[in-house]
Amino acid sequence: MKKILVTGANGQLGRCIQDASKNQAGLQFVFATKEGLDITEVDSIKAYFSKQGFDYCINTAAYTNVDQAEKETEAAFQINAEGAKNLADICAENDTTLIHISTDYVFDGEKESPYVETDATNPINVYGASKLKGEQFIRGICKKYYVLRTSWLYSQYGHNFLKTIQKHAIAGNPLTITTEQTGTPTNANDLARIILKIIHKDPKKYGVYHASNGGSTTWFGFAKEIVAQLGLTAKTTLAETDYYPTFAKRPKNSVLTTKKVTETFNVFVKDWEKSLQSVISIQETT
Ligand SMILES: NC(=O)C1=CN([C@@H]2O[C@H](COP(=O)(O)OP(=O)(O)OC[C@H]3O[C@@H](n4cnc5c(N)ncnc54)[C@H](OP(=O)(O)O)[C@@H]3O)[C@@H](O)[C@H]2O)C=CC1
Ligand SMILES: Cc1cn([C@H]2C[C@H](O)[C@@H](COP(=O)(O)OP(=O)(O)O[C@H]3O[C@@H](C)C(=O)[C@@H](O)[C@H]3O)O2)c(=O)[nH]c1=O
Repeated sequence: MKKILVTGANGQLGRCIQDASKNQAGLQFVFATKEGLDITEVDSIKAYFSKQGFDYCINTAAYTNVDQAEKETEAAFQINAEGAKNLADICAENDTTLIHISTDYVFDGEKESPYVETDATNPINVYGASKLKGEQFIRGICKKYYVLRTSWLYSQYGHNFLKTIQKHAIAGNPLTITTEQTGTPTNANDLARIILKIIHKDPKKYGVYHASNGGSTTWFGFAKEIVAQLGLTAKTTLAETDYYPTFAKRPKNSVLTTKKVTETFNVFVKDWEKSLQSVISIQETT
């Protein structure tokens, strides 16, 4: 039986992992919310590890408000960098494999083709810089780690771009969406399944992996597809813009190549449009 600790369990990805964890023979999960386990508090993490050992720790806990991070730099680094370091220290001490989630925003977006794992990082906003620092701590401290960089996560849970667009479209509000960035929307349920597959198979090929859905689009393209798949095209107007002002800069291109993750763990990544359909069909009703 493999024992797994999941941090940030009430977040979007945490909740998708909870769903995916049902009926997983050979895996035993402990789900820790921020209230029970604060990754910035070493004692809080130690309290979990002192009660039982874990084979894996999946860290989904993070500071994820990209614009707010520009003003709350310290909080973003405290959680995304120091929090990751705290977990890395304890995982290394306990021989626990750390599976940590990182982001496409570690790149500056200037590359004109999809990013591979070995491309140079150069974050252009505070959130990206804080996530990169977290990655660096883990790589420096742990021998047994998987850093999974993903992009543009959405799901039936939490706050995300799908929910924002859906809310406005249902209300009949006109939408203006940027074409300035290109990336890959990723269904957090798919990422949860990839993580569990990694644990089941674990070939011990530790390192950094890119794990997103397939294909690419702009935020405008994503919004258009959301509205179309929800059948709300007649309810709202959708205009594209090449400038949508935000506090934080975002990378122009942050498409990730998934060849390494698919080949190493024998996982299949669906194209983003197909995956969007599956989330829309299981939308939260509350
Ligand atoms: N969302 C996205 O588009 C993308 C996310 N990622 C990465 O994927 C991972 C999961 O993201 P997602 O699920 O969407 O994020 P969420 O913001 O939905 O979830 C993060 C969770 O972490 C919790 N948390 C915050 N601070 C702490 C802390 N100090 N200790 C423990 N828990 C804490 C949050 O609680 P509370 O809400 O109460 O603060 C929340 O429940 C993160 O690492 C993120 O950086 C990567 C690419 C895209
Ligand atoms: C709401 C809205 C946003 N936008 C733009 C702003 C921005 O450029 C882009 C995306 O906006 P959001 O703020 O929803 O997304 P953002 O917070 O940038 O999403 C990012 O989150 C972090 C956590 C990640 O790790 C990234 O992979 C990525 O998913 O869309 C519009 O053009 N029109 C709109 O009505």
